[in-house]
Formats: sequence, C-alpha cells, structure tokens
Amino acid sequence: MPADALSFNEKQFRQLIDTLWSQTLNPMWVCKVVQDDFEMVSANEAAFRVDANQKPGVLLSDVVKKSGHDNSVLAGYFTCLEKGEVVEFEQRPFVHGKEMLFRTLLVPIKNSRGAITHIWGTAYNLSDLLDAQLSLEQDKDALQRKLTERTQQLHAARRTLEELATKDSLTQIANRQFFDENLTRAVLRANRGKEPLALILIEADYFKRFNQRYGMQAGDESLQKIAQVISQIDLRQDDVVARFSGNTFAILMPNCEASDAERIAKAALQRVQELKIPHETSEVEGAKVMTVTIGVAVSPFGQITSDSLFKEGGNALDIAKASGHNCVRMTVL
Ligand SMILES: Nc1nc2c(ncn2[C@@H]2O[C@H](COP(=O)(O)OP(=O)(O)OP(=O)(O)O)[C@@H](O)[C@H]2O)c(=O)[nH]1
Repeated sequence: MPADALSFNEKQFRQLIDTLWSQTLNPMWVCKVVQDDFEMVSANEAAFRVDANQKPGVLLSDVVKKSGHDNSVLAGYFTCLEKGEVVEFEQRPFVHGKEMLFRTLLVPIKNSRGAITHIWGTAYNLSDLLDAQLSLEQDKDALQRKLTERTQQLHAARRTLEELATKDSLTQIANRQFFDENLTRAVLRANRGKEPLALILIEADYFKRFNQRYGMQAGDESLQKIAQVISQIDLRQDDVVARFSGNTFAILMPNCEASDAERIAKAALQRVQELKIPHETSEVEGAKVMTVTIGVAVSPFGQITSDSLFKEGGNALDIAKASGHNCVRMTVL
C-alpha cells in the first residue's frame, strides 16, 4: 500500500486523498452501481465546474441527458462494469459554450467479494490541445485562402502578360509577333494537308497625307476604327486579324478557298468606307473618306513558304494600288 511505503499512517493518507480530491484541477467523481444505471455519490469542485448536474443522488443517465453528453459516456460505464477493467475514452463536452476535450478514466471499485459496487472516474483536461488544433486549422484555412488568392492574382497577371505579348497596344487586335507565329503554323498545316491558305493584306490609303492633314492623334483613332471593323467581319475561329505594321493590317485564313478570301476582302473594303472617316487629301477617285487597298494571296494546295505567300500578297497589294487604290486584287499561287 502506498501509505506504508511512504511511512504514512492512515490518517495522513486520508488527508492526502482529501487534499488531492479538493485541490486537483482534474474532475473526479464516484458513482454507485444501481439497477441499469449509476448514481452519483460524490464529485469534486473541478467536476462541478465542468458539469454542475453531477449532484449526489442523481442518476448518471439523467446527467448525460441534461448536460447533452454523448451516449458513448454511459456506454463507457457499462463497459467498465462488464469487463471489470479500467476504461479510457475521450469526451468533448461544451462548457459555458466552449468545446472542451477530456480524456476520461473509469476505474471499477470492488467489494471484498469482488463485485463492482462503485466506479471512480477522473478526467484529464486536454482542451489546450484542442485550442491548439483549432488555431492550427484556422491558420491552415487562412493560409489556404491566401494561397488561392495569390494563385488567382498570378493567373490574372499571366493572362495580362500573355495579352500584352500578343496584342497590338494601339488597336487591341493581334500584333505582328502573334500573326507570324500563327502564319508559321498555318503554312506547316497547309503543306502537310495540301490545304488552301489565304493571306489578306489591307492598307489604309494615303495615310501619310491623312496624318499631315488631321494630325497623328486622328491617324491613331482611324487605325483603331479600321481594326475594329475588320475584326468584326464574319471570320472563323482559326482566322487571325492583326495589325501587321503602321497602316497595314493582315488577315490569315487557314483552309480558305479563294472565293471566301475574296468575299472577306471585299467586306473589309466596304466596312472601312462605311466608317466615313473624312479624308480630304485622299487621291482615291471620288472618295473623300478613308479607304483601304487590299491584296490577297491564296495558295490552294499548300507547297508554299511564309515568304512566298507574303511576296505574292504584297504584289497583289501593289497591283491594287497601281489600279487606283480602294480595290481588291488577288493572286492565286
Ligand atoms: N497616326 C499613325 N500613323 C502611322 C502609324 N504607323 C504608321 N503611320 C504612318 O502611316 C504612313 C504610311 O505612309 P506610306 O507608307 O508612305 O503610305 P501612304 O501615305 O498610305 O500612301 P499609299 O501607300 O500610296 O496609300 C506614314 O506616314 C506613317 O508615319 C501609327 O501608329 N499612327
């Protein structure tokens, strides 16, 4: 017996137990085994602080019901009774609205005949662990939110960068670099599949004079309007409209027959004229508005290079200019 080992007499040992019972921060209680239930015999201060319903004489099933404890609590007592062994389990009661974590220990107390008459219980308050776990989870959530936010920002920045890299800053349509990349791919595809490929070059007429007469700002605005109407023509998804350079625009049309390329070119010619941008100094006959001249090169069965397609498109454009501007000329390779 520990009291002997410590050379305590029974009175001293009793005092020790009393002090422990009243001073410990761990709840402690004793229940009596009754018919199909357990009756509270005694509970220390720490136990009352957690659950004031544990009054002497009250049935444990009532305490569980009143205090809203989990049913597994009662089950733990029955296991202890049936097995005659120490039982341990976790409890998460709400005390004054706050979730607590206890590791509960139930110890059977036997009489001289070995029958269990009482169960002694104690609980270790592990709520600090629960708080730490909760705060860790909150930190994790906050971190996750931050991460999602940063990832979205990164994606948005990447999209902006991609757009900046592929768009012409003045007109907001595709730029030369984007056009060239697409042209390389389209030429490869046309040659491999022996498919048709069309290139349309569109140049704003007498643009130098326009700038001189109306100013660079007006020149910029007219380029923006031309880009807008050209890109609104009924094109297919694979077609690319770009500002090629200065006052020249280009449309790349993969898998496009000569007749379709001509239709699109004529639509562009008409849409620009319909803008009715005043251009007094234009030398285009009968037109005192902004017009365009268009050269089209069509390769019907592949067997081309980007350079040859451009050369032919440029030649068609020169022929169109020589024919008085404001018209479409085509070359079929
Ligand atoms: N406002 C403005 N003008 C530009 C821009 N890029 C090029 N230009 C001008 O476009 C003009 C193109 O002139 P040219 O290539 O000589 O041809 P053109 O005056 O259109 O004459 P034609 O080809 O015979 O119709 C130049 O004066 C360039 O300064 C631009 O971004 N904004």
